[in-house]
Amino acid sequence: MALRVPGRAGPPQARRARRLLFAFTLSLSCTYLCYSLLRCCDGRGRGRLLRAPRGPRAAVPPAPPEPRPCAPPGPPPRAPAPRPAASSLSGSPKPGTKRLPQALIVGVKKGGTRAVLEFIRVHPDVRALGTEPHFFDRNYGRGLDWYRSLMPRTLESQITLEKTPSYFVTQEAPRRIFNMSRDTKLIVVVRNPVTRAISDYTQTLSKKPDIPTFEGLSFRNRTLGLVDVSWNAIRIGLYALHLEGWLRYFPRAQIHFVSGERLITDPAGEMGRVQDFLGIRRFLTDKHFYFNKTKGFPCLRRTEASLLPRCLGKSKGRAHVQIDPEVIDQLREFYRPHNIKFYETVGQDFRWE
Ligand SMILES: Nc1ncnc2c1ncn2[C@@H]1O[C@H](COP(=O)(O)OS(=O)(=O)O)[C@@H](OP(=O)(O)O)[C@H]1O
Repeated sequence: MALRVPGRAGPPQARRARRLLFAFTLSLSCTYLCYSLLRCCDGRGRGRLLRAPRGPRAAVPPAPPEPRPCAPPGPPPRAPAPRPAASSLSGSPKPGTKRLPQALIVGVKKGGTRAVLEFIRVHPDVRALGTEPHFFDRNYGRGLDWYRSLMPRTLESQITLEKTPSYFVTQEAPRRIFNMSRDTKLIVVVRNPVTRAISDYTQTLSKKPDIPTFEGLSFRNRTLGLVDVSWNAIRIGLYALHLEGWLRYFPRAQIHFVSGERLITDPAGEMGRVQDFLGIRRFLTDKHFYFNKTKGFPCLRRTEASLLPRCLGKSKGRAHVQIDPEVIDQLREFYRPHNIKFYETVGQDFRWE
């Protein structure tokens, strides 16, 4: 026996009439909904849909007034999310964000800092500023926002890096860098201080040919063996002294020392240690380097398969001014105790004697 559910069924005419009424109500609701939507998105939205894009160079017409918001009354909308990146000329957003550097090559002048920067920036996880911003010595007054604005855009996984070799001998630099971030990783490329001084002098001489001789500038009294430590070319080489200032702010493990000498004889080995220090995979290998016998320095293959290795410019690896060997010996003697102290502090023998 079949049971009838009250109200759910009836004579066939009544059921048809109910279906018709339902269909009519439904179509009426849809029509109203479409009408509301069209009104709501009138103006800019409709214009954008109808007008075909004219390409990147087309002049953009002034935007018509904003349409009335469609949202029902309620709590105010949340602030828009920060813009991911500025738009490029083509209108597509550039990937990444400008960030303050997480790592810095802080010195030393003429140590081989350009080589380290150019080598490490081949790594896909590193983006580096090509020029020296001199923020922590000359431009500190411009503020961190200015400094950040100079940086290349990086993805979350990439490290931002810059190099300014004068930071290592700038008294305020350790404190200023610490105040930016106590986690900043510091790289110092060091080189035999006597060769470094001659390299420094050679560079100055190429710009100012009238300066006194290297010997004349190095000593206050050569016969007495009194070295002039107020001359910058000599002073920069007192590595142990400058390092003291850095160790007041940063633990030893947060400073990595690159041997300027090994950087020339074994660039892949030195760069391997730099990559380990930065906590990035060993992407740069010996396949990235080609020793150019004419230049006397390793040159870089941007990709392992690249047939055209690129050498650094003419100002890197230039012939040094001839210096009296006796002067060189005197300077070696002068630096010896300083070097030994430096080796002890760093826990590494750079074999400059
Ligand atoms: N691969 C390669 N090619 C060329 N030059 C190399 C390389 N690796 C290290 N070097 C040494 O780098 C020295 C210049 O050091 P910096 O780049 O620190 O100089 S600077 O402070 O930025 O002016 C530069 O010093 P000089 O030889 O006195 O010119 C080089 O000895």
